[in-house]
Parts: sequence; C-alpha cells; structure tokens
Amino acid sequence: MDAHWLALPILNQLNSGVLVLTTDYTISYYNQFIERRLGVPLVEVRNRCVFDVFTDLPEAWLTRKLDSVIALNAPTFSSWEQRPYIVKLPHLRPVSGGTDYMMQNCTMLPLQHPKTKETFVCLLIEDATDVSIYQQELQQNMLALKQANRLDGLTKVLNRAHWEDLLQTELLRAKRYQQPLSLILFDLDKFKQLNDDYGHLGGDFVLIELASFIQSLLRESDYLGRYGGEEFGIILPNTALQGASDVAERVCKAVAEHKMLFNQQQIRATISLGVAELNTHRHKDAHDMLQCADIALYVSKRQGRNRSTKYREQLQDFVQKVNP
Ligand SMILES: Nc1nc2c(ncn2[C@@H]2O[C@H](COP(=O)(O)OP(=O)(O)OP(=O)(O)O)[C@@H](O)[C@H]2O)c(=O)[nH]1
Repeated sequence: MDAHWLALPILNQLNSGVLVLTTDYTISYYNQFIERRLGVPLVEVRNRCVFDVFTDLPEAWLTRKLDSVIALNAPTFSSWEQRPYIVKLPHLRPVSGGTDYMMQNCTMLPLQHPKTKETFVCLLIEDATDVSIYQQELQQNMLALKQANRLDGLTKVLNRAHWEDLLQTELLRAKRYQQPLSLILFDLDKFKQLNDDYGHLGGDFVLIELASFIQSLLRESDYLGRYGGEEFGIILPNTALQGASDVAERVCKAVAEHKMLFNQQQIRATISLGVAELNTHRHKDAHDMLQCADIALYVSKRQGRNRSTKYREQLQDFVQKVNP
C-alpha cells in the first residue's frame, strides 16, 4: 500500500510537535501542534531561518546538536530534565503548576528526501509538562514527608529519634576532628502543676511556645529536639563546656522572663538544665553523654529548679548520696 496519503492527516492530528529544518536551519515544515501554540501559520515562515522565527532558541547549543545529527546521520535526544524546553511554546494546561512554558522531550532525527537526496533534520517535540509537574509535586511531597518524619508533631522541633541520630553523628565528627561538643538537657519545672492549672491544652500551648522561643535563642548550627514529654535537648557542635553553660544560663533566664498568654491568662514557666561536654575517653556513644547531662539536670532539679548545672565527676557522688 502506498502510505504517503496517510502522512499529512496524521501529522496534523499528532499530539506532538514536528518541526523539519534544512541543513542551513531554515524551516521546511511544522505541524498543526506547533502552529496552534505558536499562532503563526506555516506559510508565513516557511524557508525562514528558524532562529529568526523562534528567537528564544538556544542557538549555539542547537546548531551544535543539529550539525552532529547531520554529520553522524544519527538521531539524538534531549529530555526536559536536561533542558526544560527547546522551542518556547505555551502549554495548554488549565493549571500550570508554576510552569509557564511547555516542558519538552525532543528527538532530533536525520531525514533524507528519497528523490532529491536533500538532508533535513526533524525535531519531534513531546509535551512533558504533565510529567514534570507530577515529578515536582512528588519531590515536594517526599520532602515534606521526610521533614515530617524528623519533627515532633506537637512542637515541630526535631523528634527524639532524629535528634539522637544527630547527636551520635556529631559525637563521631567531634571525635574524628578533635573538636569540642556539648549537650544541654532541660525539663520544664512543675509541669504537672501547670497542666493541672491550665488544662492539658494550656500545657501543650506552653510546650509549643517555649520550643519556638528557645529555638529563636540558639544558633542555626545548634539542634533543639524534644526528648520526651516535657524534656528537651540541645546539641551544641564545636562548643566546650563553659560556652554551653553560658547558653544554658541565658536560655534559663530568658524563659523565666518570658510571658505567655493563653486564654487571656498570663503563664510563666521555668526550666532546669543540665550541661555536659563530650569526654572523648569516657563517652563511647551518645548514650554516655546523655547520662552525664541527665545527672546534671537532676542536680538542678534537686537544688531548687530554674537553674543550670554543669556536669562534673563529683556530681555522681551527689546523686549516690541522694539516691543510695
Ligand atoms: N500538656 C502536656 N503535658 C505533658 C506532655 N508530655 C508530658 N506531659 C506532662 O508533664 C508532666 C510531667 O510531670 P513530672 O514528671 O511529675 O514533672 P514536673 O511536674 O514537671 O516536675 P519537675 O520535673 O520535678 O519539676 C506530666 O503530668 C505529664 O503528663 C504533653 O505533650 N503535653
């Protein structure tokens, strides 16, 4: 069967762009897919240089590609991920998802006229806008999911699992590069009473408010995490004991002075803190360091709350005496 008569109707119904160029880059043909989007009939631009008609084309890149297709007599492909579009065309999607132009996969094919033997290059342009938008959405959702997995649902600071992983990573890093590393554990004082006075919602409000307030007092390189109910931890990379203790004192004072408003009632809360520095000889993992900070926190509680304590060896004796 002679199939020539099929070509034109099919080319014009095709849901892809077909653009045919001569070897000196003049337009020989484009189908209705391009015509509709460009708004210029083929007869007006036939035999004109493609770079004069599509002024946004990446000329240097495209001539290199076209020349190699002609020279090698082999097709080449460019995906929207490498180059979002070659021929700048609007997409016809009602909801653009932030993309103004049609994302394109483009195959460049060498063609030869059967009679004249003249060489042409055909650019087959597939609309990849939908795929690119789905991929963007997927990436955004994956990112949000990853973030959600790392954050505490109530306070939106790091959750315990992720925070502990970070502590272990920072501990290994500090040991490897012989840098200091400190840790603060803190716990809200008399939080049970606060829950009783203002209800569980009031308690939740205080946790959320203080987590965000304390976060604002820290460096971006410090990691605040929720360790348990009303217990939190701060990892301070590259910080020695005295520096971490200064941070703890500053946070303790700021929290005590911070007024919070819940249901037209003013709430004040205090915290007790324990500070420990990494001892490369004694601490083999994050758990050992946490234990020291916990002892220091315990001492702060025993000594009247609303204060911070630096960990030192003698505190072990203090704990022993109180809890024989
Ligand atoms: N609202 C609220 N309360 C919580 C949450 N997690 C733990 N709590 C409460 O925090 C209180 C902690 O009480 P305790 O462990 O006795 O400590 P405390 O009352 O803070 O006393 P000290 O730590 O000794 O100062 C308990 O009543 C828990 O129910 C939470 O997510 N939201």
